[in-house]
Amino acid sequence: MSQGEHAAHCDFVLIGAQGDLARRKLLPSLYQLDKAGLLHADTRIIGAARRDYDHATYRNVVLDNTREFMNDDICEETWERFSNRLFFFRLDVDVQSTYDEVKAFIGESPLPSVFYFAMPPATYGNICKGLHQAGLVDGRCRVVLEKPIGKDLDSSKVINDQVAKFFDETQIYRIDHYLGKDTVLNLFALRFANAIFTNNWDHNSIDHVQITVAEEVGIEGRWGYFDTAGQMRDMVQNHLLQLLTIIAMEPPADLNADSVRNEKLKVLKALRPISHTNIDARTVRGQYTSGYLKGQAVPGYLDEDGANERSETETFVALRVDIDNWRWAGVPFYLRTGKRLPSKVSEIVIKFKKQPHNIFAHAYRSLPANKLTIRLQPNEGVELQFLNKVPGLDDPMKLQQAKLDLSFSETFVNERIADAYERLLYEAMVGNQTLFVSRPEVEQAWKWADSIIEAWQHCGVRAKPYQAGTWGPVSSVALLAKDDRTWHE
Ligand SMILES: NC(=O)C1=CN([C@@H]2O[C@H](COP(=O)(O)OP(=O)(O)OC[C@H]3O[C@@H](n4cnc5c(N)ncnc54)[C@H](OP(=O)(O)O)[C@@H]3O)[C@@H](O)[C@H]2O)C=CC1
Ligand SMILES: O=C1O[C@H](COP(=O)(O)O)[C@@H](O)[C@H](O)[C@H]1O
Repeated sequence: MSQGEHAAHCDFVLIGAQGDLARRKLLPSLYQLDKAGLLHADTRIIGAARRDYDHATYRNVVLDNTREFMNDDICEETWERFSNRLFFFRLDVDVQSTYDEVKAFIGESPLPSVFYFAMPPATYGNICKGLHQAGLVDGRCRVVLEKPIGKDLDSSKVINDQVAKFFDETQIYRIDHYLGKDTVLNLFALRFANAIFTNNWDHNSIDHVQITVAEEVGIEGRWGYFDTAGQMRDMVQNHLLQLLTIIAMEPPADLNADSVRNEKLKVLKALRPISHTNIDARTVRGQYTSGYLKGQAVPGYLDEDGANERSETETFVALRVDIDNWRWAGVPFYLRTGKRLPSKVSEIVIKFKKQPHNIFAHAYRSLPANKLTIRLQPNEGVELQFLNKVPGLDDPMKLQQAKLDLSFSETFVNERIADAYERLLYEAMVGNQTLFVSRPEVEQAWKWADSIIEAWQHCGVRAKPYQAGTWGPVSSVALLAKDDRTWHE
């Protein structure tokens, strides 16, 4: 594969090079970028962690990782090229002398450095200071920060301030990996490249919106982290709110980072607060108990490895969210996300309004409304449900629900759906911030989420049990039923 003008040209320093994220996602994604010809010949990948590997050992370790975590055979030619880019340095983020070795290697490189912090956010401040003291920070370099940035507004400000001491906001790339999913990027295309949707995307046409991010997995050995977070901080504050902003934002003037992020921020600012006055009517919290997934018995949250049997952390959240602006007046957004639900499925359902008058009333008491289902994962695609006349002479106006179903795998047969991290690593390497979350967005999202968490505590709202393998507590059904609506199944 030739390396064209779009190939990323930088020194990429992966701090936390042997962590779970680096091994499962980042290194296989870098390999795929190389395979796609998107890494410049001079681009180097420098792993840093608390190990005593030499470069050759690291290359072998990465080869094993890539084999294990990539759904693709290793291409010899790509591997040859990719492995020659790989270097390794022992780095303890708390020991200054270890940064100096990275500096000695990078030297006065003509390329910008991109530092990816695949590390616990509590270490970010020290890393920035260490990089600065080693002389590794200049106006061209960038830092990529993993989520979660803090556990509430105050702690996120502390972390953001620590990073801002050494880096300008234009150098900071905050990851929300949902923004790198092809199907999430397609939301921009769907909304802003198609007049049929652009012109019917508001309270005049839309009855309500549902956003579901259901996971089959449980805690997967991450109980220590997850129990301090819960599904609200782990998924809603970031991924679900980001999806909501893209669905609800005004058309940006262009695709530049400022234009897109400012429009998303306006949506976050317009979210109606949920507080102790409306917490019961607007939210559902759940925690899974033991159950069955695909016929296999699975333990409850409190029986997972490392669990504290008294934990009240939620593993399921459902919300009714209102956006107080002109476009969305009276249009609720229902959000739900949970672990140990029956299947892994992320989708957005746009339920349109019913027809104002029914000319088929002689045969149909009411006409079902149109429904647009955007399947983010799996079985990626877009489906529009509508009413059609059944062909034939029997009945002059026999109607039937039909659908236009665009399956991406069937339509774009020769295209591979890239992992979200491939897209985001590439964008960080070429210096485009559009798909990264700005500081004001992170803080506004925390402000809104904090108010819910605080109200749960203030009002003693406990997580309701739900059996693993079901769609969450029954009160999640009631959340919509009281508005005379149902979840799309
Ligand atoms: N794993 C995932 O799927 C996801 C992770 N994230 C985020 O990514 C980040 C990394 O997560 P994950 O990979 O799971 O975490 P891990 O705990 O698996 O890895 C973290 C890495 O940090 C290193 N580390 C910790 N302290 C130090 C130190 N003082 N000096 C040098 N290295 C240190 C560890 O190095 P060592 O090997 O030497 O101990 C380890 O390699 C976190 O912010 C997490 O929230 C976000 C979304 C998903
Ligand atoms: O950030 C996170 O996301 C994953 C879900 O990501 P997906 O791409 O598989 O949908 C979630 O399992 C994890 O708890 C959370 O930290």
